[in-house]
Formats: sequence, structure tokens, C-alpha cells
Amino acid sequence: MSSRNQGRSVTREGASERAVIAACESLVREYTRGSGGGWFGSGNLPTVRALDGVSLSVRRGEIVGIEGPSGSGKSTLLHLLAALDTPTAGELTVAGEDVRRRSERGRAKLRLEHIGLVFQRFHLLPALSARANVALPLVELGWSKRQRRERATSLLEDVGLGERATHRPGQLSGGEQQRVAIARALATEPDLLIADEPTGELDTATGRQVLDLFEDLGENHAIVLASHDQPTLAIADRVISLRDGRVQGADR
Ligand SMILES: Nc1ncnc2c1ncn2[C@@H]1O[C@H](COP(=O)(O)OP(=O)(O)OP(=O)(O)O)[C@@H](O)[C@H]1O
Repeated sequence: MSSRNQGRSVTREGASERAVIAACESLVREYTRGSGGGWFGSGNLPTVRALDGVSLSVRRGEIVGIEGPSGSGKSTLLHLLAALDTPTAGELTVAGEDVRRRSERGRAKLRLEHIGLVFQRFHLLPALSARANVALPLVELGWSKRQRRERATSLLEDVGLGERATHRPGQLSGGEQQRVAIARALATEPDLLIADEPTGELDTATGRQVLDLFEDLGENHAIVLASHDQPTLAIADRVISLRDGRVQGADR
């Protein structure tokens, strides 16, 4: 645990009373493999159980790390928590909403209102400025151009990129692009931030800046981040270990 993290834990004695933002119980996600041809009849396709009975809850003010070898189910779990996917069985709530009861459109609304996503490879639109990238999610929320611009400018200042607002992604370093992506994830004021290998493309020093930012955001968001990287997992209050789709252990 980093020294910042230790300090944060001390200041969050009341964490257990904070609101649960995301929770799952006995979560199962199976994928069907194959096309239905060959040896397997269409009613008898092989399935892979990517998640097998995972239970977890994440509160506001808490950073939960997810670790595990390739294929252990990390991305599958993140996709479910992000309401990008629905479970085969089990319970899943995000911001008090039952994800299983929502249509695809309903899940998109849930994401827009409550969830911010940060990807390993940033996924910024190359033709748009940093500010326009950050403002983009607000278009769907019906904000005026002036409001979007103000909010994006202020978010870029918050992540230390006030001077770079008009730069395009190609004119920014990897760490700067990831900070723009974090500002974009924050645009809609999400309760839950989900990050998949957020430092995977960054060198150690640049990755550290991004982790410092996540630590600050961990004060008043629920954050789930999946990673293979020890410094990234070290900012988490708890690390859940997945093996073959099951929770093997939580370190704290
Ligand atoms: N769309 C899919 N169709 C079929 N099988 C899938 C699908 N997505 C994932 N799987 C399988 O589910 C299991 C878990 O995959 P998942 O991508 O969640 O693992 P992971 O821990 O994120 O791996 P990595 O670290 O390599 O990204 C694997 O066996 C994988 O092959």
C-alpha cells in the first residue's frame, strides 16, 4: 500500500457506512463457444464459464483492484459492472439499479448517468481536441455547447491539462491522453469509475501521475480497476484475486 493510500485509509474510518455503489452476488457469466457446426449440434454448443459465483461490493470512497492471470475473468467482471453485459445468473446492482432488469437501452442510460469508463488504450477521438473529447458524453445529456465547454475546461484543469485543452490526442503524451480520458469519464459525474489496465500503455513515471489522480478520485467515487501491474494494484484498498472465474482471495 502506498503512503498516500495509508493516509487515505486513516481518513476513511467511516468507509463501511458509505453507500454501496456496485454489488454482485453469485455472479455467473457463461459464453457459448463455436458456431454450432462441426461435431456440436446447435443445441449443444460448448460453453465456458468465465465467471463462476463471484460476489463483491464496492462503496463510494473505495478503490477495489481486480487481479488474475490472463483468462481469469477480469474483463468479463468489469464489463458486467459497467453494465456493458448482463450475467447468465446471479444478482448485479449498480447505483441501486438491477442491471438484469434493464434493456440494452436502459443499461446505456445507467452508464451515462452513473458509470465512467477508462480503457488501457485511451479511446479518444483523434480528430477532436482534448476539450471536445471530454465534452462528448455531455452531448447525449443534452447540455448546451457553452455548458459543455465550461465543464470540459474545468475538468481538464482538474487533471492538470488546462493548457492542453485545444490539443488533439496525437499532440499529447500517453499520460496526458489518459488524463484526458479520465476527465471524459468524469464529465457526467459518475458514481462508479471502472478502469481496465489504466497504466498498461504508460511508462512508470507517467503511470504514477495517473495513479495519483485515481487515488484522489477514490476519495469520493467507487473505483474498480483491473490490472496485472503491482504499483497499480497498490493504490487499491482491497485486491480481489480471480482464478478461473472464481474469487480466490482478497488481500485486505
Ligand atoms: N466473447 C467471448 N466468447 C467466448 N469466450 C469468451 C468471450 N470473452 C471471454 N471469453 C472467455 O472467458 C474467459 C475469461 O475471459 P476474460 O477476457 O474475462 O479474462 P481476463 O482475465 O480479462 O483476461 P486478460 O487478462 O487476458 O484480458 C476466457 O476463457 C475467455 O476465453
